[in-house]
Amino acid sequence: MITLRGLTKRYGDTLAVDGLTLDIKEGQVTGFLGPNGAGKSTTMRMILGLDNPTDGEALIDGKPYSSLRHPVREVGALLEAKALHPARSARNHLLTMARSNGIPARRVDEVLETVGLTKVARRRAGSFSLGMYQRLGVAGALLGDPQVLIFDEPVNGLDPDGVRWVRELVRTQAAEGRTVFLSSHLMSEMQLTADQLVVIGRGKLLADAPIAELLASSSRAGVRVRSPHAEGLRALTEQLLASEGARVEPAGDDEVVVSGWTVEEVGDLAHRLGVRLHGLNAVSASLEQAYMELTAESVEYGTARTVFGVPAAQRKTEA
Ligand SMILES: Nc1ncnc2c1ncn2[C@@H]1O[C@H](COP(=O)(O)OP(=O)(O)OP(=O)(O)O)[C@@H](O)[C@H]1O
Repeated sequence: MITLRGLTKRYGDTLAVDGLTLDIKEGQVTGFLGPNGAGKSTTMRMILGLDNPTDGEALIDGKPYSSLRHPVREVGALLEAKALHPARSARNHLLTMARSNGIPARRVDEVLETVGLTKVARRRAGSFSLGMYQRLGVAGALLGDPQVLIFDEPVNGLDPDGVRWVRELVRTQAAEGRTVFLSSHLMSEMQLTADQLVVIGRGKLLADAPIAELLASSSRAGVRVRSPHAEGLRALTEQLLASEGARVEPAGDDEVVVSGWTVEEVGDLAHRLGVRLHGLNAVSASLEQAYMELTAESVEYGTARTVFGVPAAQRKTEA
């Protein structure tokens, strides 16, 4: 498990990470999302002891990274895939890592096999494509068979096969009981890969919730209403807009999408107003829609209106 308690990082005037408190649990894949510059890499770097927090702490199984006895055997990380010696072969790179961490050489061949690099293991890493670098980075993370895995944009530069391979790999690792924490900008991929989502914006926690809950909350908020009766649809729209919590978006000549009300509530209102309907159904949001909503609110209004799983104490308003 990874534990963040009031984790904060300030670079001069920039508050890169602002009081993050959360647990990233074992046995599941936790996706880490946020707009560019939200503080994801900085958070990961602090967990890995590559940056010191200005305040708060990041713990791996209860200990700061700096006090882990065998870091590579406790936490595996993929941050900058290209951060290795270009003249060295993939195998030698992993062998060097293995030797300095007391890991047997046969484990190197095992992880090369796992990531599909056995055939090119003796080639200079400098000649590798970005996708091969990513695989080598993943091999390095797996080398010590750690319980905690941290991947920053692991599918960057991978072709669709590679993307699916990462998905299956991280799902297997989580199913074996490991803690997997990964960031990605590919929403559709995150929707397929993650169990839990942590979303940050401007360094602050916006959501920490199971992906299913996040999607269900969004889909409950969307009801598509179709009516052949323009006057009636207009009356329904006006009534909804005058009501608490409803938002209405036009979706064509004879259709609107209502957020904030359930199908039953909208259906009952239409019935009371005598509006003939040809369609009334819940629209499920994609992760992309849910994410855009969540982060747009943090950017536009300074504070998230819909906050999933974030304790009230953390819901600070931005200055
Ligand atoms: N070494 C540094 N010195 C100064 N500012 C920094 C440093 N590292 C990060 N920042 C700033 O901290 C903020 C968070 O950056 P970070 O790279 O953690 O975001 P991110 O969510 O990983 O972004 P991206 O999705 O673009 O990778 C940004 O405003 C960034 O400019």
